[in-house]
Amino acid sequence: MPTSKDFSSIPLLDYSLLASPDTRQQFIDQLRHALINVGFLYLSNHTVSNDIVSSVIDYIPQLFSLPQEAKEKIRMANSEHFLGYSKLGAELTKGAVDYREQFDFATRHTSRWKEGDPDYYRLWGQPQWPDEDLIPGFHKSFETYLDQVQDLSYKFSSLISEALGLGPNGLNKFYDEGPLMQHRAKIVKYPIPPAGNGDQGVGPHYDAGFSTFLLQASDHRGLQVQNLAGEWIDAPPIPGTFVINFGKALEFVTEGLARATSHRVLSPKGDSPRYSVPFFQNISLTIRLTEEVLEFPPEILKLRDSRGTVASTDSVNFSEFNKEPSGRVNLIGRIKSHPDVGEIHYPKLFKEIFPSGFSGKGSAY
Ligand SMILES: O=C(O)CCC(=O)C(=O)O
Ligand SMILES: [Fe+2]
Repeated sequence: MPTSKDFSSIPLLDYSLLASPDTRQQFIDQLRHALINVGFLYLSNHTVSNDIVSSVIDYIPQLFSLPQEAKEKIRMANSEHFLGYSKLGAELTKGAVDYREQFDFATRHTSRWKEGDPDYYRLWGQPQWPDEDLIPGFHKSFETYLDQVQDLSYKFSSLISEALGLGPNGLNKFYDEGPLMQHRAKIVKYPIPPAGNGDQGVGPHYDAGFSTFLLQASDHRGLQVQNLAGEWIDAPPIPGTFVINFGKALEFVTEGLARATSHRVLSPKGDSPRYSVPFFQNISLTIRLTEEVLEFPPEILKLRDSRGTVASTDSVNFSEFNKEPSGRVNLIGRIKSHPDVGEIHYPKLFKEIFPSGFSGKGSAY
C-alpha cells in the first residue's frame, strides 16, 4: 500500500482483483488509500459493458449536432427537475462562465411529489429526451448505460463501506429503495474557445453527492485534480476506465475519511472538442446527514489523522449539509448553478437565495 501522503498522479484500481480471494483485499486496501489520501481514482475492468460505452461515445457528436431548435425544445428551463439542455455559457462557477454545453439526463424515475410535500421532492422526475427520429436509438442506449453505471455505483458504495471498516452494508441507509432513487448524468461538450477567451472549461469545484463516475469520452486532456499541497495534477483519459471521485456528502458522513477533492477542466487545445459524461450518484432526498452518525474503527480514523489537513482552496463548497435534508441541499445547489431555471420553478426559494435577484455568482456541479 502506498505510504506517501500526497499524490502526483491518480491511482488506477483494477476491478478484476475483486474476483479472487487472493487479490480482493489488495483492491480494498488500494481503495482505502484512494479514499483517504487522494479522493480520485481510475477504475479498469469494471462491470459496465464496453459495447454500451462505445455506443454512447459514438452518439455524443450526433447529440451535439442536433439542430439548435431540437436542443432548445428540451432546454433545462422547461424542467422543474433541472434536466435538459444547457447552451454554451449558461453555467457559472464562482462567477466565471464555464465554456461548455451540456445535456442533463437521469435514471428512470417517476416523481413522488404531491400537493403539500416539500419542494425538494420535485427535484427528481422524468428526463427530457431528444426526438427519437432525430437520433434513433440514443435514448435506449443511454438508458442502458445509466442502468449499468447505477448498478456499478451501488456495488462500489458497498466496497467503499468495507474499505472504511463499516462492513459491506454500512452505507445502505443513505439510499432509498430502488425506484425511489434517481441518479443524474450529464453529457458535456467542451468546445475549443475563441482566442482571448481564457481556458475555463469548468472552474474549480467539489462534487456534492457520494460518488461521481466520469467517462472521458474523447482523448483530450483537460481534467485536473488538486492535491493536498494545492497543486493541479492531470487526470488524462485512460481508455476503458472510469474516473471516480467522492463528493461533499460522502466526506461529511465519513468525518473527512473520504476526501472530496477539488477539480476543474481546462478547455481543449487543438481542433476538436472534448467530451465527457459524469454520472452523479445521489443519496436519499429525505436523509439528514447530521443525524446519521457512523462508527469508524480507530485504526481507520488514524489514517485520516496521519494524512494531515488539506490545503484550503477557493473551490465552490457545500456548507448547508449541517441540518437540512439532503434533497434541500441539492435543490439549493441546483438553483445556484442554474439560477434562471430556479427562478421559474422555485420562485420562493430563489428569492431566499438571491434576495436582490440573481447576483451573477452561480456555481457549477
Ligand atoms: O468533464 C469532466 O471531465 C468533469 C466535469 C465535472 O467535474 C463536473 O461536471 O462536475
Ligand atoms: Fe465535478
